[in-house]
Amino acid sequence: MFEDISQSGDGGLYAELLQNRAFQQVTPNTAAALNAWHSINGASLSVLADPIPVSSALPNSLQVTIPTGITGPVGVGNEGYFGIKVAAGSTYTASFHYRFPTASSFKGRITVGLQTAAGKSLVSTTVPIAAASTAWTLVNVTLHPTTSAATTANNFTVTLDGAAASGQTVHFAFFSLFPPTFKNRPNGMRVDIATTLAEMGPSFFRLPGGNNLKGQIPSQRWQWNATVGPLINRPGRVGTWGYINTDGLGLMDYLNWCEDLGMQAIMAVWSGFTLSGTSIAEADLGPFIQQAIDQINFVIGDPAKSSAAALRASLGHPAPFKLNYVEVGNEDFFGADTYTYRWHDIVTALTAEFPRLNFIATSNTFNPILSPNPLQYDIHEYNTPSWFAQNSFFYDGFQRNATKYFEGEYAAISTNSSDVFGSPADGRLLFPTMQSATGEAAFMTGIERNSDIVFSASYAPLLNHVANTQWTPNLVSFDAGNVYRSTSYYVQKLFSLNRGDAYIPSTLPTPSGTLFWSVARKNATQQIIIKISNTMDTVAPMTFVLPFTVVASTGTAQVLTGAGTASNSPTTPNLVSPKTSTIKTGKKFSYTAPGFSFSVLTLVAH
Ligand SMILES: [NH3+][C@H]1C[C@H](O)[C@@H](O)[C@@H]1CO
Repeated sequence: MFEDISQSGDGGLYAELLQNRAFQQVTPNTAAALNAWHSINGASLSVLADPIPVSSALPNSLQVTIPTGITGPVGVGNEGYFGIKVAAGSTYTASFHYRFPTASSFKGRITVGLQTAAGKSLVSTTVPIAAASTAWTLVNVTLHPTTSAATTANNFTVTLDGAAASGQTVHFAFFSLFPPTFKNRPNGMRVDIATTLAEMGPSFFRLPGGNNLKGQIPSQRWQWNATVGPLINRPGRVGTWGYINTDGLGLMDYLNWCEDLGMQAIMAVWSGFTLSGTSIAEADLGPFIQQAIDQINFVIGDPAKSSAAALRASLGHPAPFKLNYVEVGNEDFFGADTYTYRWHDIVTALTAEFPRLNFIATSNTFNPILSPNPLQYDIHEYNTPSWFAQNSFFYDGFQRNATKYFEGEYAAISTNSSDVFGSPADGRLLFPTMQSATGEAAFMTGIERNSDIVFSASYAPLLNHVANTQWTPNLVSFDAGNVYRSTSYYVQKLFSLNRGDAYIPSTLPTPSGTLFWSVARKNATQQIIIKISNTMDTVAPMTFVLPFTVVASTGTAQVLTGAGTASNSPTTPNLVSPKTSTIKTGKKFSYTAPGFSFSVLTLVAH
C-alpha cells in the first residue's frame, strides 16, 4: 500500500534529492517559500511569481541577487530532504533553468556542486552563463564525487563568483538533482528503498492512497492528469499529510514501477468525498466520473480510441498496463451516507466502460447496502498486537457468498487498547516490535487460511522518513542515507516469499490462544510450508504429524525472533533479522517455537 505520507514519495521512494525543487504551491515572498533553501555568502534570495514563468505549471522562480563588495562563491544551497547522501563513484545528474530579468552584456560562470554542511566541497563543475537575453536557459550537468561524504549533512550548491558577478540578479527555476535510480529509470526510484521493497516479492501496489487520494477539499484531491507528462508541466499539489507533493512521482512512474517489480496496480479513483467531509452532489458527479474514466483509460485504454490512452502511448507505453482492480475512494465509511449514490453512479459508469474490471468498495461491508452489489471490499484494521493475535479467525466466519476481501491496510500500532491512535506516551509504537510483528503474523495465518475470500493484503503505511513522520509505526523507515527494515517488514517478506500454491487444512489453532500456524503446499518443489507465530514470550513446543507418503528427514527453518519490545530502528538497525537453519523433520517431528517468534518451516512432503 503506498501513499505520499511521511515523505514516502517525495524525499523517499522518489529519487529526487532536492526538497522544494520548483517552489511549487508556495506563496511568493514568504520565508516558507524558501523551505530547504539557504543563502551562501550573502546572496539575497526571494521566491517570486516570475513575470516570465518557466512554465504555466511552475509560476514561481528563485531570485538571487549578488551583493556588491563580496568575494568568493555567492549563491544558494539546498539541504535536500533532511540531508543528501553523497557516494563516491555515483553519477549525480543536476539541472536547473536560469534567466536574467534584465538583458546585459554580462558573461560569467555558474558553479554547481555538492558540499558538506561545513562548506567543504565534495564535487563541483562550472558552466558558462550569459545575460544576453531574458529568456530561460536550461542547464544540465553531471557530478562525479570521488570521495563519499562522511555523513548526509550535505548541500547542493549553485554559486557565482562574488567579484565577477557583483550586483547581478539571476532568476532560477525548477532545480533537480538525481542520484542513480532503480533500474536506471529516468525520474526513477531511490535504489536502496526500491531494492528493499523488491526483496519482498510484492504482487501488487495500491496507489495513490489512502487519505492522500482524497484531499481536504475537492481541488486538492489527487488528479492523475496533473501527475503525468513532462515534469515542467506538473504543478504539484498540497498533499493531505502536511507537505507539498511535487507529483514528480506520478501515475506513469507508479505504473513503470509496478512493471519493474512484476506487480499489478490496485488503483483508486476519487469517489467524490474529501477528508473534510465534503461530498460532491450527485448532479455534479459527471466531470469527476469522466476524470476516473480517463484515469483508467490512461492505464489500460486503447490509444486508437482514447486520448488518455494515446497519451500513455506517447509517453512510451502503447500496451496497456496490468490492472484488474479499481478501488472507489478510500475509507468511505466516513462518507457512508453519500457513498450509496457515489458508488452507484461511479461504478455503473465505469462498469459500462470497463466490464472486465473488479471494483472495490471502501465502505463497511454491506453497510450501507450498495447497488450494484460490491464483489470486493477493502477492510482496514489498526489495533493492538493482542487484537491481531486474538482475531486470527476474523475471516473464518465470513459468508462464502462470492464477495472477496482486500485487507488493504492493517498494522499493530499501539499497546494501549483504549487509545489505539494515541501518542507514543500513550502506547503508540514508533517502530514495529516483535510483539506487534508476531501479532500481525498470527492474523496473517488467518488470512492465509481464508485466502479463498481474501485476495490480497497490505501492511500500512509502507514508508516513513524518520525526520518527517506523520504516522507510526511503518513497515520500512529511512533517512537520507539509510533504510531500516522493521520486524514487521521481515514478517511480510517471509509470508510473501513463502506463499506456496495452495492452503492445506491442519489441526486448527486455538482462536483465543497464543500460538498460530497455517500450512501451504508448494507444488513445484513438492514441499509444505508451515508458518508459525508465537505471540508470547515463552517457548512453544509443537509436534507435527504429517499424513504424507514421503516426508524428508530434514527441512529448513527461517526464524525471526527477539524480545517482545525489540525493534529495528535508526539506533538499532539490525537488532532482529531472520535466521535460517536446518531442522530434523519426518512423518512426526517436534519443533519448539521461540518466544515472540515467527517461523517458516519448509520441507519436502507429498
Ligand atoms: N489513517 C490511515 C487510513 C488512511 O487510508 C491512510 O491514509 C492512513 C495511514 O495509513
